[in-house]
Amino acid sequence: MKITIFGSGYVGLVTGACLADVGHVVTCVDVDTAKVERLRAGDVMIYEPGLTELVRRNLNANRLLFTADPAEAVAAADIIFIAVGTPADEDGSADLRSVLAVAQTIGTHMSTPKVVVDKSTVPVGTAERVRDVIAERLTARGLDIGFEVCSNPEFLKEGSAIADFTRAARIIVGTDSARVREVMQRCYAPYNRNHNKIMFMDIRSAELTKYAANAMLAARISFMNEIARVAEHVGADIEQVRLGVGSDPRIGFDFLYAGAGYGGSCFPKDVRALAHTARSVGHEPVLLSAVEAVNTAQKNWLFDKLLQGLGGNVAGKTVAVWGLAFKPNTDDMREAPSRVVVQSLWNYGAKVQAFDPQARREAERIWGARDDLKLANSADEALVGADALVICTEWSTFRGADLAAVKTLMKGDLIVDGRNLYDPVAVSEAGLRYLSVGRSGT
Ligand SMILES: NC(=O)C1=CN([C@@H]2O[C@H](COP(=O)(O)OP(=O)(O)OC[C@H]3O[C@@H](n4cnc5c(N)ncnc54)[C@H](O)[C@@H]3O)[C@@H](O)[C@H]2O)C=CC1
Ligand SMILES: O=C(O)[C@H]1O[C@H](OP(=O)(O)OP(=O)(O)OC[C@H]2O[C@@H](n3ccc(=O)[nH]c3=O)[C@H](O)[C@@H]2O)[C@H](O)[C@@H](O)[C@@H]1O
Repeated sequence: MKITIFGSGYVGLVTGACLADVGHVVTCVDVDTAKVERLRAGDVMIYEPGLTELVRRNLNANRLLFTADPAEAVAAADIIFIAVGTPADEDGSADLRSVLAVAQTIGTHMSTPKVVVDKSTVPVGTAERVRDVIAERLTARGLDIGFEVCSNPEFLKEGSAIADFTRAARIIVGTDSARVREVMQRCYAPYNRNHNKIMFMDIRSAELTKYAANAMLAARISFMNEIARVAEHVGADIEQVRLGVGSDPRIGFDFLYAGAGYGGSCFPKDVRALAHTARSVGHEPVLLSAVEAVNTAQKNWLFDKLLQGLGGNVAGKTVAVWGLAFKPNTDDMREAPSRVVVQSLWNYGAKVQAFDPQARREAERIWGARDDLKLANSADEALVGADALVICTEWSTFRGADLAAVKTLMKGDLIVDGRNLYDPVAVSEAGLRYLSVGRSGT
């Protein structure tokens, strides 16, 4: 099939490369001309395991094309995916400007029937708005072309995006059209062979499912972060509690890790956008508000622990930060807990020596050059002369750290661990003080 995808970010690029890899001819359209040029040369700017190889393989096979010119890409396509960003607007609602701009573009260039697919995470009712915008453009051009809009939300995670896409637990398609069902079946057929993963439902339910899934996962994390606070005060260990709770098959082990709070480009904005939707229909989203409040408090908690561990004053101190990305295996720092910690350290007059295996370039882009920031080339280099170490991301390289060497490199003796990477006894045996999450002894 001929597929066009608007937006070559995490979702658009992964979707495009994976669909090309199973034989579709995919054209990716992006407004960022520099990005298009680099992608044409096989240069994938984001760090996503396996993506560069996948993109290059399909570029070489002429099944994956990149362009900034939408006219031909729209004209040639059977299916047009919209996979542009939907960031949070000031009031927490999803900013749909890019999605509706793509709808305008599609309406401007469409001359034969198409299936338009909303893959961006969008509030309930957006498919109807996209349909209206396209229809208005067609009417203005004096055309009456049959086209349909469906919802196909994406559930991939950064860091394991290709595996999540190719081995998705489910593929949700919101539509009320038999033709769309048939087209989407053909589109996903190569990924739907072993058992039927496609779940058809009405459009509004599909749109809401995406937000409900993200909010449910965020709620589990905030719940465990809240229990971690209680654990600290009552002399319990959140890691033991996690195992005990998760072993109930009705609960399961996934997304039960207490830590530094959830970050990334999706959970924070999607919880806010769903709360906004609830308010817009007159329902006060009590639970969603609590999920966000606990998360904000958790991100600040890491700095509070550090302040407490350093005797209430960090001014003039040097703090090593391990991990800047919002989670391992990505260079993405959007809403990362590290950003709250680092900003607080600067606000209170400390210097930061940070190391992240992948996010250095992103950190340079966000923070620029500053006297109170050193971006180290290794985990060890970040430690040299530091009064304390704060761990914000659970990169596997940090798990195996030689704690005795950590002690030697640092000037101080404090580790504040936002990801519970170490056995408190081992840290203490290395002569270090240890503050971690939800473990009363630390
Ligand atoms: N990042 C993730 O892991 C996931 C994201 N999502 C959702 O997918 C959507 C896209 O997210 P990301 O890929 O992370 O965004 P992103 O910000 O990485 O990429 C969006 C791309 O769209 C391009 N763009 C903006 N306006 C355009 C236009 N009018 N025409 C063509 N291209 C345009 C931008 O230049 C950018 O390259 C969002 O709604 C997000 O919530 C859903 C599941 C997972
Ligand atoms: O809509 C989206 O964009 C995506 O959002 C999340 O994916 P992602 O943000 O890439 O990353 P996650 O692995 O879900 O982690 C999100 C945050 O939660 C934190 N987290 C995760 C799990 C856990 O047990 N505890 C915890 O604190 C992570 O450290 C990270 O900061 C969802 O997992 C995807 O299914 C969804 O498609």
